[in-house]
Amino acid sequence: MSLEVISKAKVCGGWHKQYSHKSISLNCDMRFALFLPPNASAESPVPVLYWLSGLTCTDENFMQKAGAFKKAAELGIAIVAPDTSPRGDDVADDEGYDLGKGAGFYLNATQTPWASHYKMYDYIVKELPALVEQHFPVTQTKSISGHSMGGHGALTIGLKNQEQYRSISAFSPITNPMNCPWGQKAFTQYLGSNKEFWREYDASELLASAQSRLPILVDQGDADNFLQEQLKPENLITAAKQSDSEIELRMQAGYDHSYFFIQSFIDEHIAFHSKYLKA
Ligand SMILES: N[C@@H](CCC(=O)N[C@@H](CS)C(=O)NCC(=O)O)C(=O)O
Repeated sequence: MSLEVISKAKVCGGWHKQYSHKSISLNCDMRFALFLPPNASAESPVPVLYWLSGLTCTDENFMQKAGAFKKAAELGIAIVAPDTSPRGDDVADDEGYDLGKGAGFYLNATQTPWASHYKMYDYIVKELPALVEQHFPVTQTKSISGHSMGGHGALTIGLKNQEQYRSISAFSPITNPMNCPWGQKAFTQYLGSNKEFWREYDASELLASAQSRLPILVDQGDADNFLQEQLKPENLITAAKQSDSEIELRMQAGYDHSYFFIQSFIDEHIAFHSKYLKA
């Protein structure tokens, strides 16, 4: 599958580049962004951290606001940031910021009008890594992280594909979408009203029913406006206890839901993943 370069800029000795390509799983043109550290070459390919962004985001928010490149360059880790939904004029959308474009929820939709394009789960798990591994000097060793809706994506995709990733981390994740307004709205639309089909995309349900072999790090700001109603990290901790899984939740005093929070702790997340990517 071919890639078209949209932009490129040298940063921290490495390169930030944006690409577009035809996605088979999503049935539309997609964009993603890539950071390649300075040491990446065909002779010494590097491991990859996949970053999944939250509601309303594109491939750009993390790359422009998180300040992740210095640490990733130092530790020799590539970062891939996909878009958050299928895109294009013939892709179904909704007026709300929390459904449709910019709100793909990293699942495979089964319901009309979403099912023809909204297959973000397949895109992130299979198509995108295959494309990245075909075109760039990277190894197949990968970890996954994300924010809010993307934290939900990182946790669910990581937990369901434990052989594919070395470690999982999340900032302010939606931990129990079956029990919060964002998740209930999206799952009803994308998956239908039968809640049995919701469980496989709910991190707390997944973690309660099967032990995680992967290390998991979660950072959550205690001044986050969405904490009580939407994010509910305590539900993830209860689930981890049920399956005897290890998870580190760090409540960070005074931080909100924004990229200022992510920027403050992203170095620690990259160092956390580096330990396992290089083990
Ligand atoms: N109140 C926000 C909710 C969306 C939001 O907070 N999005 C977070 C992820 S859940 C984000 O990363 N926004 C983009 C940014 O800060 O760059 C809105 O209406 O746009």
